[in-house]
Amino acid sequence: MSKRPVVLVVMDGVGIRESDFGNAVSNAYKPTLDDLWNNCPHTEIKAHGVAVGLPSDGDMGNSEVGHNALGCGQIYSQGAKLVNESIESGDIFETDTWKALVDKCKDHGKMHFLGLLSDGNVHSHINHLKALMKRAKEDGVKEVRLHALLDGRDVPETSALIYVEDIENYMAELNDDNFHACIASGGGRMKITMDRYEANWAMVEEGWHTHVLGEGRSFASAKEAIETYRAESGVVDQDLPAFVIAKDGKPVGTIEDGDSVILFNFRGDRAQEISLAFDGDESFDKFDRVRVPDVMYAGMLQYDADLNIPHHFLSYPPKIKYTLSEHLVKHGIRQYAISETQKYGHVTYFWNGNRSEKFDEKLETFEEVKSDVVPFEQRPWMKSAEITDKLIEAIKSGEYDFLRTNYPNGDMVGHTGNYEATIIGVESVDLQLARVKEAVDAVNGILIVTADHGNADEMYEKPKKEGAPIKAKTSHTLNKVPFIVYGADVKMKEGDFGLSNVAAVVTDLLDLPADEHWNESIIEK
Ligand SMILES: O=C(O)[C@H](O)COP(=O)(O)O
Ligand SMILES: [Mn+2]
Ligand SMILES: [Mn+2]
Repeated sequence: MSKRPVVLVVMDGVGIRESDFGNAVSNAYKPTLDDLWNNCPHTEIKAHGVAVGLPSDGDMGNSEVGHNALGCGQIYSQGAKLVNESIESGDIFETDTWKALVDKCKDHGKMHFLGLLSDGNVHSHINHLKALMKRAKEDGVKEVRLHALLDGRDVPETSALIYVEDIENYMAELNDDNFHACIASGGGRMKITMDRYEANWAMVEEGWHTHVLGEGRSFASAKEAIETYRAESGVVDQDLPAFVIAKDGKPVGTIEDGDSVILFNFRGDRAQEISLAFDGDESFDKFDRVRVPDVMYAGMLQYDADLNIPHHFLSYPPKIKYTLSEHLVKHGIRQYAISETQKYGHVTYFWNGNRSEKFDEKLETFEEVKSDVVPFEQRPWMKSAEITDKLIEAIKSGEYDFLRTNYPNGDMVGHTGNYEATIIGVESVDLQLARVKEAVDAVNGILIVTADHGNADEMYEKPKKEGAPIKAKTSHTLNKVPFIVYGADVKMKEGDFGLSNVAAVVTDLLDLPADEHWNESIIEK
């Protein structure tokens, strides 16, 4: 076995784009990354579309599918695609879960749909919601309520009204004497309900008060709420405050005993906490739920199979097998994974095929640096220095053969749409890369630098017509990402590679055989 430790750095959201216009990667001062790129074996690899198991090449990459591909060396059909297929074939409606959801609420209750209202296809898709609503009506459900989380993060930053109008028109077409669907509550996805990795449970608590208890500022319509908040605060969709729709002073859709609730998001990270709140018994202690209705709750997907979250779900996630971590464990490789809260689950849960548990307690160490709860454009360096302190300690300890980390800055700051701050985010990562490189040198190790998808590389939306005002772009990109190997005399193969070709590079560099199920390595030694 190799005595040389391998360190893999994921620069979240740092893609490669030729144009410098609004490119917070090319315009950042990043001497270390430039030096690595110019002087080490490198290539560009695919991080979006079918190369990561998404329905089409029009789908941008994201952290879930990107880390899944990196961590398992294969391409699996992902949630977005599996749910499409199961709706198209009708299989989803043949499940016991769907039947139980309908039975629970059909006669005296309501069916509630909670989730991200957009066509971003990262956490959800509005077409899935429409299909479920339509079928609910066909199966005899009479009352439907939508709790709409506003996006602006996987889609243009002020596009909420497009989706609200679309779904309201759709519901109006369905509504008749025996069926009634309408929006009951909502709010910006970064304000309520969709927290991840326990960074800020208060968001979920506010979501509970909004959707379940119907408490909060009320409006006559979602449109009125959105327009009022925009005029008052100027914030973009993802940050819009919570709203409750009320008629004659009464919320139109609190969640009550005898109702059914479907979380129509298919991606797990931001779906777990609210699922725990619905599924949890009396021992649930993350916040005071005040009232816990007797509902049938189900997720669009099973979000964590190990932890059984949620208890009921409509589709199975891809069964990701033969992961790099499991393979390395079999070979006795000691592994270390670190990031800050916002991306901690990316290098553990997503990396290991949406599994939170370790394969081997002794061989694997997971470390989390607590993220600040602040708007990240105010602290674009985030916890990059603290992550690096710990990573360097781990590298130098000699206790690990394979170490991995994720620096969130290019992505988390990129999502704010703030170009200047994102440049600082990318520069912060570069500063830390220099420190990691030095530590790798000190132990005669090997460094791999890559990314999971683009974001910071494109900070402005393409103007619709010439001379139109420039708008911030908050979402990911379709661009390729860098792949660099430092400290090893290797050659990059010619070919069309993607994130699923990286696992085999890691085993190559550790002088281990690759798993036979993986896609081929990018390097020749
Ligand atoms: O959840 C988010 O923050 C965005 O929808 C996607 O970003 P990520 O895939 O980089 O986490
Ligand atoms: Mn990411
Ligand atoms: Mn992102």
